[in-house]
This record gives sequence, structure tokens and C-alpha cells, in this order.
Amino acid sequence: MSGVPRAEVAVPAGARLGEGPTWDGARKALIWVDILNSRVHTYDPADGARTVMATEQHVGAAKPRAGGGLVVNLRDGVGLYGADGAFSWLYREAVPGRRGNDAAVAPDGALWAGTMPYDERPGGGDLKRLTGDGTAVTVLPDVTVSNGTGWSPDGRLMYYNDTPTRRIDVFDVPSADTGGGAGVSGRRALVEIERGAGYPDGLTVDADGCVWVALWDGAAVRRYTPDGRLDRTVPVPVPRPTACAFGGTELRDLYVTTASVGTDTSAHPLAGSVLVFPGVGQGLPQPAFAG
Ligand SMILES: O=C1O[C@@H](CO)[C@H](O)[C@H]1O
Repeated sequence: MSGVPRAEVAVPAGARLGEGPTWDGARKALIWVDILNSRVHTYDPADGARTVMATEQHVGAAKPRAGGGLVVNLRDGVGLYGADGAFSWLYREAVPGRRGNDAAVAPDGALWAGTMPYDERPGGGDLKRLTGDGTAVTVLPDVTVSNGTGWSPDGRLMYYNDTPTRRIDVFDVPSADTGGGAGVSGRRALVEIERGAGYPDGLTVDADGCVWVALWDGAAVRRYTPDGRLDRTVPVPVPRPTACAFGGTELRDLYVTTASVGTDTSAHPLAGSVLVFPGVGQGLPQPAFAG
């Protein structure tokens, strides 16, 4: 696609910390969260319909469940909403000063859920793998701001951002047909974001195996090839894009959530909006949580 993609406003400003865009293929709608306002949003691009659900705690991420409902990464653990809206805890671990942050569903339907300390002190967060029976395995114990997580189309690589490292890391997944269990290995940097270009926040992997990463304080989304080459830069008209995901009936539209926290909203009136860049790539179907 030639030229610089132009952002359209999918959902107008209002979020403090918009995060975690996820295309729900069953509902044909975008799910996203406003972490610090404890809200789970949905947006249907077909008719513009929107819903908002309040959660009891800050909500770092919300993902579809197989069969309906949501799995949510809250302050004190991971919760489940049934199709009827009933809530239950899947895994509860209240750690003072820490909250859930980004999360992703692996090819095998497990949820990989990250945490971060509110003060972002080094090593205060972690990354766990949870299955529907409530089993939680800490995969990475020493994390600061657990963020974007995604898998290559063949499931053999996992990409991961611990934001303050400035790196997009890549891991080997032992068995593609399991989504890797908790046994990922071979951690190495795919990319190190240069100083002044922002910090790697949320990410998504496209059908070519390229990694799209939102750059917090970088006012851009970048696309990197599987060998770490910068392939495309999509300027975003706000300083703090937080995460990105492909959506739409063909999974070709890139949705970008944004934050208004720490931003001069008079200078950046779109801060806190959900933006969309139509037709910029080809995403992958996102699995639902198997639990
Ligand atoms: O995803 C996130 O990125 C940080 C900023 O690094 C933000 O507070 C958190 O939710």
C-alpha cells in the first residue's frame, strides 16, 4: 500500500488508558479496555454500536472466551465473565501496588497474562500462563511492565514486550500445536527501539509473521519483519499509542488504542481515542480463551 496511512477515529476520545484492542471474530466487534477507568468497551464497525461494562477493579485486558463471555486481567488476578454476565475468579493473587496489564490468548487457547507495579519499579511484575482449570504457571517472574505478547503464524515463535527494556523479545516455542505450554526458551532481542523513538507497548503479529508494535511516547506503530528489519512506520496523531490489532470482517484494518494520561489533550484532542487505519495489512484470527 503506497503512501502514509491516514488514521480514522473509530471511537472518540475519552479513555485515560485505552489498551488491549482485540477483534472478537464471533461477535464481529472490537473489544478494548480503559484500564484506569475500569471499563471494558466493545465497538461494532458495521453500525458503530458501542457497549461499555464497568469492572470492579482496574482491567488490563479483556479477551473473548470460547462459547461466549470474557476473560479479564484485573488488578488482583484473572476473572471470568459468563455469557450471562456472571463473574467468577479464575486465578486470584492480590499483590499490593501491582495490577494486571496486557494479556494475549495463545494458539492453544491458554491466556498469557502480565502484571506490572503501579510505580513501574524494576522486576515488580510477571508473566503467567493460565489454563481454563485455573492452573497458573509463572513463565517470566522478573518483569517491569508486562506488555505486548503474540505468536508467529506457525506458533513456533512468541514475541514479547517488557516495555522499559525498549526491546521486542522473541522466544522459541517447544511445540507449535500446544501454543508452547509454559516452556518457552531461547529469549533474545528481535529489535531494540532506539532512544527517542518511544517504548514498545502492545503488539500484534500479521499473516506474514511481521510484528506490529505500538510505541508509547513514540506517536507511531512500526512493522518489523521476522528477522527484525523495520518494514513500515505508521505515524499516529497522538503521543501515546498503546496497542494495535487487526480487525474488521477481513482482518485488514489496524485498530490502535491510545492513552490520554500524561498527554496535553488540548494539543492532542484524539488522545484516548481508538483509531483505525483501514486496509493497511492482513491480520490473523485471534483465538478465544479455552476456559
Ligand atoms: O501498557 C502499558 O504501558 C504503560 C506505559 O509504559 C502503561 O501504563 C501500561 O498500562
